[in-house]
Amino acid sequence: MSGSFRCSISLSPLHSNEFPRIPVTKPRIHVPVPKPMTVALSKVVSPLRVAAPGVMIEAAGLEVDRVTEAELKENGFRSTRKTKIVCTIGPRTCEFEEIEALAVGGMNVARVNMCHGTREWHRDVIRRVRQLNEEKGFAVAVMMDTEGSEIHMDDLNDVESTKAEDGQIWTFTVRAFDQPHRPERTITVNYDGFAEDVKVGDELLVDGGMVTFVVIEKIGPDVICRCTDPGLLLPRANLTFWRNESLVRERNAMLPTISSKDWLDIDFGIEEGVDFIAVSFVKSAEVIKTLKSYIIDRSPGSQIGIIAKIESIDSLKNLEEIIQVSDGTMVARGDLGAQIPLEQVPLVQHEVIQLCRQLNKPVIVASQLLESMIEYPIPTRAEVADVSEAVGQEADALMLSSESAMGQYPEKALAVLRSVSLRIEKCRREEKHWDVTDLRIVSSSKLDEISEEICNTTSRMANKLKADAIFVYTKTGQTASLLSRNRPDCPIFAFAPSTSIQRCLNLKWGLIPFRLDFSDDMESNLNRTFSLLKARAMIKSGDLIIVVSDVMQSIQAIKVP
Ligand SMILES: Nc1ncnc2c1ncn2[C@@H]1O[C@H](COP(=O)(O)OP(=O)(O)OP(=O)(O)O)[C@@H](O)[C@H]1O
Ligand SMILES: CC(=O)C(=O)O
Ligand SMILES: [K+]
Ligand SMILES: [Mg+2]
Repeated sequence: MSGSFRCSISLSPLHSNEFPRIPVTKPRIHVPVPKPMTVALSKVVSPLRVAAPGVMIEAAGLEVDRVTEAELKENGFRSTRKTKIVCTIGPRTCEFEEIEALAVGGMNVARVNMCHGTREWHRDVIRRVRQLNEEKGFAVAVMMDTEGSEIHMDDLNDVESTKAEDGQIWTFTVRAFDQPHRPERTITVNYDGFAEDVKVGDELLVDGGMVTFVVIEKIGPDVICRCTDPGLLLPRANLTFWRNESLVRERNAMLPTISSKDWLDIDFGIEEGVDFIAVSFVKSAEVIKTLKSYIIDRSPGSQIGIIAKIESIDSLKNLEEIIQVSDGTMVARGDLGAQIPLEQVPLVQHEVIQLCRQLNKPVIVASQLLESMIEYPIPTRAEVADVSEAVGQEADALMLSSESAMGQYPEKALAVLRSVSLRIEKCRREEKHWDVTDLRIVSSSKLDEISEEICNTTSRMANKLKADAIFVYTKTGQTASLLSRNRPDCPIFAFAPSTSIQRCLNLKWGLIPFRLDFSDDMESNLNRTFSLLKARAMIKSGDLIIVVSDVMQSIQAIKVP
């Protein structure tokens, strides 16, 4: 940078020599500074703490996920992974050391699926993640995924799976059995109206066609079926039924999105302080609004993010409103592929990713990304191509399901997501010719719109100047999120005052969330951040940083002295 950019901001005496500030574009846009922070950020600065030999996790109130920190140092700013990774925790990965291995491998969010396991099991997992964060310096967020009330089979009691052979006769029933007395080839279905909704001649698809039956007779609560496409029946597998090649949406379409069991699970999630609740089989925006008010009632000030899972045919009719009111979206391709023709799933994925980007909501691409790695140590070429596609579409996050929950190679699967992300992101940076003007304005007030424009300009500037990082000081995470939406080439260091916002930001593309108490005085915030980051060797002299904040509507470009 040329010396002609030298700025005239006076620095605190302590730091004036240490940090000669260079180029500043401040304030390009003069607007009344929004209300100063009223929250007293006077939390006692925690002393330096060492968790494990040589692992410094917290220095003078600055906290960052230690794996992200290591990745930054190892790969350099630019080549740090931007795409986030969600891992489903299951029987294969529920012990402390197994969760730790995933965190070390780069898991940003741990997902627990309330379809499976007991609340005690989930409680243990959630607490282990928290313990890991506290003791070992990770910032892994927790996502609880609801069961939803779509139709599914029971948990097959104590068997892991059962095979249905071609031509075999099976009974699907709404009767409940005491374990030892369940007749052979009988499956209990969770939905009471099932036997009334189906008709003789309907096709019954298990998990979107992994096994198919045809209904041959109905006897009271029992639906007698013949297997037409044999395969393995897995516990709690989803059931859909089809008539004249269309999905049957009868009274089953009226089932509530959030069942009474889900409400209990949600209470449990709130109590355990999960960071996200993913709502299965969302049909409309209403249910998300209801859940949000419920959470505010139950836990005022809660930061829980609501993720709408796009996995039903009904959600597609109300896509934009659903995304608009949610805090994020998941393209849940597993169940989605059971409700719409498979060839439409990639189109929906593309549409949802685009829409989320426009509406400034994070989006997760889920299910079967590396399905073959449940059994094999390497993925198929097609799976790598699928992951590449999702990364190339700049989804915020990728999700592992069975691969991490019950597969044989969870850490290897995670490593594949990591390396494919890095490779494709590099490729995108080299070829990208985008402009932020392609993005819609999402702000509802003029003041917010100015912030939004500042974020757009910041990202453009960071790319043009080949900045090493963007720093954003954010109380709510909103400014950080607006920057992430632009998908700039450099990482975005987001400094947030609370651990919960820090964890929520962990789902967003390119954001490196730090927990840091900061004040209204940007000068001192910067000086402090620089010295803290320098002390940890996370930035070095000569790095070009573009700085924005919620506190002050300005952009500064600063070369680290
Ligand atoms: N807590 C758990 N206990 C036992 N098995 C689990 C658990 N979590 C996941 N699994 C197993 O891993 C598989 C994949 O997990 P995942 O949560 O992605 O299930 P899914 O059925 O695809 O998702 P969803 O039910 O949300 O559509 C499950 O089908 C189940 O066999
Ligand atoms: C993740 C999920 O719920 C699905 O793919 O169906
Ligand atoms: K679920
Ligand atoms: Mg699903």
